[in-house]
Amino acid sequence: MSTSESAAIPAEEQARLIETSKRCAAYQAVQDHLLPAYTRVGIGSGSTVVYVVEAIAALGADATRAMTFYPTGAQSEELIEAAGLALQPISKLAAGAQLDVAFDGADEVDDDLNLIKGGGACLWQEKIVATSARQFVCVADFRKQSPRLGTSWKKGIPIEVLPMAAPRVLAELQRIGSLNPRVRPGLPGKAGAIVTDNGMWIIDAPFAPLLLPRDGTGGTQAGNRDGGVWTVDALADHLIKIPGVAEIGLFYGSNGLQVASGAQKPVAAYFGMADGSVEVKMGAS
Ligand SMILES: O=C(CO)[C@H](O)[C@H](O)COP(=O)(O)O
Repeated sequence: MSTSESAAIPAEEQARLIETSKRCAAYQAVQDHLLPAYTRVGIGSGSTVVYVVEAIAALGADATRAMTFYPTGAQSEELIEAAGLALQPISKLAAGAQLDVAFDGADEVDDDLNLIKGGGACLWQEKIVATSARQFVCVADFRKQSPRLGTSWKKGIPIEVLPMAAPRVLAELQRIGSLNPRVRPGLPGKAGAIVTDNGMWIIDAPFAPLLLPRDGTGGTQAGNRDGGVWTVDALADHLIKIPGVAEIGLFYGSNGLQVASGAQKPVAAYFGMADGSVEVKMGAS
């Protein structure tokens, strides 16, 4: 469904379609990627992951008894516990051990399965859990599909920062071409900035839609200071090195099936569509 088509649908019906599409994507992803033999499962954050946990719980206690679930923050901790599943912090995963699979949502997914994450301010733990998994699977609704990051998600790339460094990080973001980066405010009724599960702040840094490394720049900066545009990889590599930045909400890197920990991109992205179908996009191997 195009943006103009979806704009013609009454808001209530649109909200219902979006919820249905999230649920369909989540159930399909769980059916395809949660094998009965798995014992260690990462659970991400956000409203789509609610349906992932629902789908897992629906398998029944016999199917999940031997499984342990690793959260990406306070919200997913609560989800896991409320579903009666076994909870374990990622700090208890033995050194060198891997999760069998991790499921998480995204704010935007580009054609190469690079992601923007962190709309819910959980990006740091989300990246730790995703990169601890042999397979990271993304679940999302149709609004998240996009050719280039920054096309539909206009709020900016979420960046988790040490509060004392925020002014300097903001200045550097402006220098490298971010369009009005801002510290994310707290929820209504709470004065000051939002504070993450790790005691940090979030800066949202909008950039012009990012190029894919394969767009011909070889993964280098395409001259943003002269009005050019960043590639995903070049921007991510720059952002993560700014002093005071704890983690960035770009999940990026080389393509390929993840057979070892460390890859940030999903092996597959499941998109629930407005017509009730699910589109699956596989990472290139
Ligand atoms: O990155 C995230 C939280 O930090 C979420 O996965 C992302 O914001 C998507 O959330 P939702 O499923 O509610 O659209």
